[in-house]
Amino acid sequence: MIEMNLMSARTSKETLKRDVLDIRLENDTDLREIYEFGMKLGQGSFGVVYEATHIETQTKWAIKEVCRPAAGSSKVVMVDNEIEILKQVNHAHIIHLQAVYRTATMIYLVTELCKGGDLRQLLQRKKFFTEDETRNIICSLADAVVYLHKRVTVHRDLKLENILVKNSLNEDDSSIDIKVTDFGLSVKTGGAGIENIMTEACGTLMYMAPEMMSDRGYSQMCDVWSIGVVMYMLLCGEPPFTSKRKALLLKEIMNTEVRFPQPIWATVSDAAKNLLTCLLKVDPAYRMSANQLLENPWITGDTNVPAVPSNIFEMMCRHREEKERTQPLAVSSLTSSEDTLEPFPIPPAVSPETNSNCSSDAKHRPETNSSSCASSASSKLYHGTKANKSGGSLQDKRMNNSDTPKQPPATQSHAGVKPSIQPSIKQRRPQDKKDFSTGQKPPTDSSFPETMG
Ligand SMILES: Nc1ncnc2c1ncn2[C@@H]1O[C@H](COP(=O)(O)OP(=O)(O)OP(=O)(O)O)[C@@H](O)[C@H]1O
Repeated sequence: MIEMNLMSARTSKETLKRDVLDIRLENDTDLREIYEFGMKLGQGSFGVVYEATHIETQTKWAIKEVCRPAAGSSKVVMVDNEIEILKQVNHAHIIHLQAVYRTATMIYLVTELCKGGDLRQLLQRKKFFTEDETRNIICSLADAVVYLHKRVTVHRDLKLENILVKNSLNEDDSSIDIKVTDFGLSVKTGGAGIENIMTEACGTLMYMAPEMMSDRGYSQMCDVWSIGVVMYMLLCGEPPFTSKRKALLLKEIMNTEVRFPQPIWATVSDAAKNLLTCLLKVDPAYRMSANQLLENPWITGDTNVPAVPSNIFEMMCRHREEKERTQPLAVSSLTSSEDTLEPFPIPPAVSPETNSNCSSDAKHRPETNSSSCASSASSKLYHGTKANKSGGSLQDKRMNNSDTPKQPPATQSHAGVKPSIQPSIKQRRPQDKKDFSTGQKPPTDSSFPETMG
């Protein structure tokens, strides 16, 4: 008879929302008395995943079979990590862990079955996704990531292969129900502030945020970068950074502002491209947060918010920069108390792609001086490591990269997105104080120049 020992699936009530069976079995054949194993669904570096039917209830599941690693190995840490994190989460777009079974030699993770495979396979079949399909996926993904970040959990390996599709799709079905999976590299950070900074470079190179490769360390903003890469790939079928050699790819990711060279981008709305620019900001201090992504007009469908980056906020920033260039520091706008402060710190060099439009949560933003366009001083928070893992790319469907991007048509694109209506500056609602290109609120009121004069 099956010997079952309920292990410590329950820890503290604060961290654990649900009970997950964690059961020790005598041997592997005992599991076959509980589940009937079916077809192989896939294989990862950790083990094989099978479809399986729970014999008693006749419900279908996916079972990941992992050879029990030697105690203390990095693999055991990753498997335990994945199990612990999955036990703590309960979200519509995060894979549901039903049970864990352990024998002396194996660990079995029973998760909900996703019949549609993963997004990489789906993208290979479809070549690209429409804007509506992409919006649906990115909205769900952002929702899952916001949920994780609120629980101080960083996924660190978001990529097409780790986003499963719940059901097999009809060709014309735009509602793709996704489930984020593979939490082996995920980590729970210590809370707000400096404890949130991680230094271990991990993940898949093509999706890896530039700060993960630098020697400065990184925060949960690395997940937002990966969402940007996923979104880019869904819309055009190719990665945003395409260098074939690892060293060149690293350089490209760390130094290049995202571009939209393929002809297909001419059919994609400015709002989507502008959003991608905000997600793929090299400097995490200026990158949009997952929360801000959820509020972005491209996601919410708020077509009253202009999509093009030439907005009043940017104009004000440019004006401010111009003013700072042409005027000495002791300008009349400084108050008497400011006059007594130390001179302005010389900001570190700003990468050309950096602007203020996509700035993330205040805790990621450097201490600012009076200009909202001041460059980031975030590097003082960071200290870190080198990248150690690389990934592949969708190589099968290349389009002509040499074409220059065309302007999107003035009428509705094939992607189904209506062009944004751009009210005049006067028509814009000042109470929102949003960055009009992204729909985000500006960093702080004080960082806005009150007048343009
Ligand atoms: N719940 C599921 N439903 C359907 N298919 C699944 C499920 N989980 C995994 N798969 C399939 O099995 C493959 C491998 O799974 P998974 O990525 O979890 O394994 P892994 O060993 O952790 O992989 P990696 O090498 O990326 O760490 C997936 O790409 C997917 O095709």
